[in-house]
Amino acid sequence: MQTENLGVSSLVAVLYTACVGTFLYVFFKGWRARSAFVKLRKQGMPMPPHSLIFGHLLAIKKVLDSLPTGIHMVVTFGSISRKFPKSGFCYLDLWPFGVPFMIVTSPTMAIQATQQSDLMLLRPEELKPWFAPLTGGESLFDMSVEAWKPWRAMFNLGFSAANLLTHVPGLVDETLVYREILAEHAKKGDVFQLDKITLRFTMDLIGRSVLNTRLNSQRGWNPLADALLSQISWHGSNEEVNPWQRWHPLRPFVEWHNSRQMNRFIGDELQKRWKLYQEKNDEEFSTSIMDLAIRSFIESQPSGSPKPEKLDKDFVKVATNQIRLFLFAGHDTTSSSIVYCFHMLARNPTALKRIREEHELVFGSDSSQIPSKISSKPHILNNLPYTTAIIKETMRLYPGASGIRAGAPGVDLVDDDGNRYPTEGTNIWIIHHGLHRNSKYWKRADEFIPERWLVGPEHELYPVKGAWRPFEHGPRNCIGQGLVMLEIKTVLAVVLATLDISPAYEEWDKMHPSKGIEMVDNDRAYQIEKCGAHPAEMYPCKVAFKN
Ligand code: HEM
Repeated sequence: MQTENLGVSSLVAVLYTACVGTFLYVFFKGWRARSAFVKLRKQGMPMPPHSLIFGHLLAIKKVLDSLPTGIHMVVTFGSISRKFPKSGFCYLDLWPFGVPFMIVTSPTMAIQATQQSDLMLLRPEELKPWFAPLTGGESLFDMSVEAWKPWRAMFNLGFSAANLLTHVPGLVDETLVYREILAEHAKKGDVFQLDKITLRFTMDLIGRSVLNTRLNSQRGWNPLADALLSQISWHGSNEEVNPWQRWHPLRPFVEWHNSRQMNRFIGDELQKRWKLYQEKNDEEFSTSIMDLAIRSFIESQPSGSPKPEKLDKDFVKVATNQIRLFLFAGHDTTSSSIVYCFHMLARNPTALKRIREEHELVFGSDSSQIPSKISSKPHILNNLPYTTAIIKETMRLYPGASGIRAGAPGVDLVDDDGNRYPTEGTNIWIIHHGLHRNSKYWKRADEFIPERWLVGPEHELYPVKGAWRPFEHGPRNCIGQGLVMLEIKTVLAVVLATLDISPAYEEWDKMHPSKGIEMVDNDRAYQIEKCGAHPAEMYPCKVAFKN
């Protein structure tokens, strides 16, 4: 009996000590986080009103209350930062939901962080758990600088302008399937979510470039594409602040299953290509990401050593992570960029007319020849200045991603007036949405004006250097940007040749009535959280055959 009592009281003592310990730990962390901001505030650093208990959470809530539910964080944070036009950034205290942030919406500071300072290669450690379910482990996006360098150098070869042109015939094949699916909707005359079908299309596009294979996910189930899409739907960008999404009991099992499915598919493809290489010779190799990875494995073997019997297990693991990263990064933002191009053209009939005139001028009056002309002479895509201007202006207003760097001791960012701001202990989030709509650097910032990309430096609309950065700049910029431009130009030329796409939010909202705010900057297609930034409701639309 006495021993039993002793057992219970020691358990109570352990629990008590654990509770007090946890409380003290949390209190200490919170106190440290808040006092760092109190110090910054006393120094007059730019930030919204700060609360000792809530940090900046109340200031964020106030902005969120003025925006629709589900709005993307970049819109919320960008609009907070733009309230500090003099510095072009502000500090945000997000504890306990995140580390301190410097929210940058000025090109001056973005250039320093990504192109000029010691920070330019540094991505925050916090990205690792965010990317892990998508990539399966360390990849180009979040690996250490030493590990990143050789992989990036090797993949850069695959993304050279000349190599990318070799992918174009494959892109045209996939675009024709996409156009067929859109034409089926035109025949039905129904309202459907364009972004949903475009995500499967861009998955097939990136499958061609990464794996040199047809995933056919536009027309049916594909183990790799569907596992990745499911992984993304369980992931969500705001999981860090949404406990239900983060701690859902089923989530670990679904993620484990999806991961296994993706790894098995990629592993089989790697082995197939490896076998082919062994049987034939390296002329069999394409310029796909996967073949480049296998080549790098071969070249990494010590010279004179016998040909390896099989692919090394550690190599397969990292190569699989890299391929998963390319599939994710290569389809998500490309889809929303394509959809927003169609949105901008539907809202700007003059631009639509002008882009079609350019296509006629370059490809000739028989629009049925456009796909074969692009396939046979891919470099023709380099002769489309107005189409390029449409894409750039769309990406200015609706950038799909943003840039992020880790701050470091002794590294300051300097604003336009020469004031210095410490980065130590913060993550620097360069919000492209806010930067691209910052009226200090852009004339008529909220208007869609493709012509700004066609005027000379003497013109008031001529863009300020470094103010357009949807792919970021510097050594860790987006490796896929050249591919994206080729893809979107192809899509616009092929689809606009026969079809008109227009938003159908009115019909959609009648079918799915909801309460609350539904417009941002006079636009129903505002950007929402879906891993990347996607159009609200996945862009309900209608398609019609062109007259
Ligand atoms: C519209 C489409 C796209 C947008 C807006 C976009 C944007 C970005 C941005 C903003 C970054 C971060 C750069 C930085 O922090 O400095 C990035 C990185 C990256 N992107 Fe893209 N991207 C797009 C498409 C693609 C495609 C098609 C691929 C693959 C083929 C790709 C692969 C990557 C990779 C691998 C990185 C990490 C690069 C590194 O750290 O070395 N992206 N992208």
